[in-house]
Amino acid sequence: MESPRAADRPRLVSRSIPLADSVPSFRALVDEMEPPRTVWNAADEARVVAGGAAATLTADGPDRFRQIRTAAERLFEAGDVHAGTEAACPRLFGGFAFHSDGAAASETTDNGDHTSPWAEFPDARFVFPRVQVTQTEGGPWLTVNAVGPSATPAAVEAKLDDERERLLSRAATATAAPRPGITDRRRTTTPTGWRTAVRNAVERIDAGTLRKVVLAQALEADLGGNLAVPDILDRLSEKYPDCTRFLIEPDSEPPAAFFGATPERLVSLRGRTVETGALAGTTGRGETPAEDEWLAEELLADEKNVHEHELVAETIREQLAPFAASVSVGERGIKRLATVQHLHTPITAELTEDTHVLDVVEALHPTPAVGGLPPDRALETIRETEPFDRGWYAAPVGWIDAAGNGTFAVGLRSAVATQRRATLFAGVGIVDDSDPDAEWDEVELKFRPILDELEA
Ligand SMILES: C=C(O[C@@H]1C=C(C(=O)O)C=C[C@H]1O)C(=O)O
Repeated sequence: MESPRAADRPRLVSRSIPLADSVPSFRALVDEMEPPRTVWNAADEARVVAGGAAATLTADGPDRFRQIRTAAERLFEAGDVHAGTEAACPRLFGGFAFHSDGAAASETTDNGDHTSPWAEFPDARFVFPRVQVTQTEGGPWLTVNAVGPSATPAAVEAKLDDERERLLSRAATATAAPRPGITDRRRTTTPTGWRTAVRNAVERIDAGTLRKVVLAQALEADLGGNLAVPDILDRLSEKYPDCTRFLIEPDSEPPAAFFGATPERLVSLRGRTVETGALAGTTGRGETPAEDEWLAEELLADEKNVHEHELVAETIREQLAPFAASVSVGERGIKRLATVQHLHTPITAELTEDTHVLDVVEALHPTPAVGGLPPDRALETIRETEPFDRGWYAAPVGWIDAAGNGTFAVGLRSAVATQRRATLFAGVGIVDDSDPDAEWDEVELKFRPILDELEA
């Protein structure tokens, strides 16, 4: 017998079945999903391609992490779930805005366009997909979810059969669309404006009020053809296999997308084990393996980059300490990507008690890899300096499950886009001996992953 309280709860039904191995290609799968679509493709996790929203959770303001946590717990409570495999268990996918006090509602661009590219992205938004294909080590799984008064096991099982038919009858591959090409581009920041901004930040650092700040730029690109997100993600997966490739779509008309291939994991929590890391300090790639090695050695020995990096590693250790029985900071090394090399330090922790991943996300965001130190002073500097809204750039994107486990990446090497326009973001850590021109070049390098996929 259901208690009256149980009857008020949203009713959640989730069913999963293994699929034949002959599922459509990744690109065809993403194409096949109804909006809003979700892609989560992290190097060491099952790949998720999902569509539709059986439920959507949104929140605003500084309390956005707790609001989502509460709504998620309520949604998942007493669900009727037959998952068959861990990776197919109900999960919510979404993310948060970088700043806690809402988007800068409007920005003016050259052509008098006043809408922010983030207009459709609230401070927090998570989707419980209607249909999900999860590629596990043991093969692909299909999941159908439903929430609400009409969610019955019979209806969900019928939809599961229909979806299986539909997906398996779909051509195994789809033809790749060409890159859209860029017809016009606008940068938010001129080289002169950038030099002034970096010098002002360095002055604050020299005055002792600030230790580090991450300043970013936005690049708005008008596209010559339609944006084909499935193709872009497919190519990013080939080129950046060690990064987390993601796609988040709000349920908007015209359709919008936030996507990218980020090298930075904010946190992954399983049970009481936290895996995270410090990623800060950047150099380019060489033309030859020997040059790559030389650049890596130089980065590992570079005082400015090591200082910038250590501030991040030390802060993450301190931010985890209140939750943790132990924190272990590994050895500093190099994370080599197709376009850049970063300093990286792996960090793990064992928590003292059961903790929801969003509590850890809230404690860590923003790390000084994307914000700065001290955090308040850095955020103030970012707001005073950057002439655009960060939106979800450099903020947590990821998933949570019913047990409070989850993984969040930092939404870097990313863009927010509609069919014919993309806005890219890239930032750099400024410390006391930062040189504006070298930092400008580093911003250029960090635009590359997405820019390469847009330019014809
Ligand atoms: C801010 C970005 O990257 C971050 C800043 C880095 C740096 O300053 O060296 C390196 C990796 C990221 O933590 C970005 O990609 O936009």
